[in-house]
Amino acid sequence: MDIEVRDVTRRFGSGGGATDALRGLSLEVTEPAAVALVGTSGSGKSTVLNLLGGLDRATSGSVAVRGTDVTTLRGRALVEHRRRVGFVFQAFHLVPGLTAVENVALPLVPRGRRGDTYRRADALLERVGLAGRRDALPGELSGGQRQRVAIARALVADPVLVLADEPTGNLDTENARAVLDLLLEVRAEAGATLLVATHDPDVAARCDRTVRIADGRVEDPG
Ligand SMILES: Nc1ncnc2c1ncn2[C@@H]1O[C@H](COP(=O)(O)OP(=O)(O)OP(=O)(O)O)[C@@H](O)[C@H]1O
Repeated sequence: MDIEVRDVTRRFGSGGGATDALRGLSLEVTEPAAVALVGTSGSGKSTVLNLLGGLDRATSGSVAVRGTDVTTLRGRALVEHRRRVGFVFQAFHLVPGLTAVENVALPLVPRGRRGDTYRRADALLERVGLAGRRDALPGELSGGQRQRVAIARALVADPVLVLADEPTGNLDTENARAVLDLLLEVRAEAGATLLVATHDPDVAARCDRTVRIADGRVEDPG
């Protein structure tokens, strides 16, 4: 089982001001696939991604990635889990003072030899068509190029899971299509599961499966 989310709730705040972002959400992905999470703004898509990536903790329920219950992880084990997950965000989230290759290598920095790390980062940059821009800073790249760097960074540490939150939201139609093509291709090559939160019906249509979230739960397809 790649992903098994069971009856998860996530409450932000407390008392009268509390918001229940997730209200008993369950989701299974049995084998590596590209899965679109769709639903209106505020339905809970980003919250699901954050829980799976170990960036946030469920209030109740269980969140398992390849058999590991993320909700019980603490300290070093949680850091290790985050390292097995690649993230791609709408706003790219590259480090502005680092070059493209340095940004891609970032998830590998705490381990491995420097030479190996950069060889791997360069190979990924080549894969996303940016070998020639390895020494460019994010500010010198277009939006589509920045998202390609972010995709390379998300894949550099051989993740089992790639989480993408509106990855094409800041791109024009042509760049959005090219970036999505690339994301789907590299996820298939890596044999990782991709979960992509999106408002774009074209993005959802290109995934293997669509999960619709409404009011913090998976909406019954029936
Ligand atoms: N840190 C937080 N503190 C308080 N409320 C939060 C927090 N994060 C999310 N929420 C609330 O939880 C609900 C779900 O938010 P979430 O960001 O998961 O929705 P979403 O489906 O990703 O929305 P969008 O499509 O606009 O990105 C919303 O009502 C939101 O306001």
